[in-house]
Amino acid sequence: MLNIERETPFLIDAGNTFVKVAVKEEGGFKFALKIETETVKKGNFPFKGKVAVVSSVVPSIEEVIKSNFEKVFFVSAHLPLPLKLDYKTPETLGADRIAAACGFLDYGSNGIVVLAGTAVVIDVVKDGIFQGGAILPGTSLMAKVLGRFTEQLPEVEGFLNEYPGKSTAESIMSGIGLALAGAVDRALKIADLNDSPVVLAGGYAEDLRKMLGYGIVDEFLIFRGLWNIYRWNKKGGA
Ligand SMILES: Nc1ncnc2c1ncn2[C@@H]1O[C@H](COP(=O)(O)OP(=O)(O)OP(=O)(O)O)[C@@H](O)[C@H]1O
Ligand SMILES: CC(C)(CO)[C@@H](O)C(=O)NCCC(=O)O
Repeated sequence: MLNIERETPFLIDAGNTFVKVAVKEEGGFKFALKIETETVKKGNFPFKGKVAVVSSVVPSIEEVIKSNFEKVFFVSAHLPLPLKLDYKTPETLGADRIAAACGFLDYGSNGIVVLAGTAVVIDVVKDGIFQGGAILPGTSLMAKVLGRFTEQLPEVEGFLNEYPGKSTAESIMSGIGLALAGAVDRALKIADLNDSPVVLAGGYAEDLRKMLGYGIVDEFLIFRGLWNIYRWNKKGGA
């Protein structure tokens, strides 16, 4: 159980590319810091505070974060959570997926959560229960792999909502776009959640939403979840 009644915590989303810090204020959430994960790996984390609630998918930087706060609570399947996890290996489930699903509860009990980051995650919440989902390479991972493991393909940046691509670069960017948007469309269909909210977060959530033509972008989704988890524990899992 979190024992953090005394102070409002800092909320930290430690991802594979960026570490982001936010705080909850009366008007909503506010970003306090965004720093490259590689920088934190070298021991630099220019932020100190009393209490932090952390979603980390980068175990190698957890000690650095820990050393900057008096108390740090890492989200995992072992914490009391406002939603149940229907996952065969909860101990290996990404803390960002847990936090995002807990944030999704502000939108309802059924729907799809998309995290568009280093890796892309497309998760399902049904009847307020985390059901699992899909993990795909993100835009730059797809581009890197194609560029590095072929002789003729360049390493592109970004993705395109266009098909067919009319050049090599366009064809790759089109492929990445089709892969991501197509995966979300298909996940929605298979999960039979066509009328439920699709909430997107992560570095290119807005571009992906434009491509899909539907969905809600919530750049604070993971922080919303961290806050919901904090409150849940503060009041004893009620
Ligand atoms: N507009 C964009 N178009 C395409 N790719 C992008 C865009 N913005 C960021 N990216 C890619 O997204 C990734 C970073 O995603 P994000 O900003 O969500 O970081 P993160 O929080 O560290 O992600 P994660 O938590 O998944 O590790 C990088 O691989 C970057 O190249
Ligand atoms: C899939 C990522 C990389 C997305 O950030 C993260 O959630 C993670 O490291 N997950 C661990 C594997 C799992 O969630 O089952």
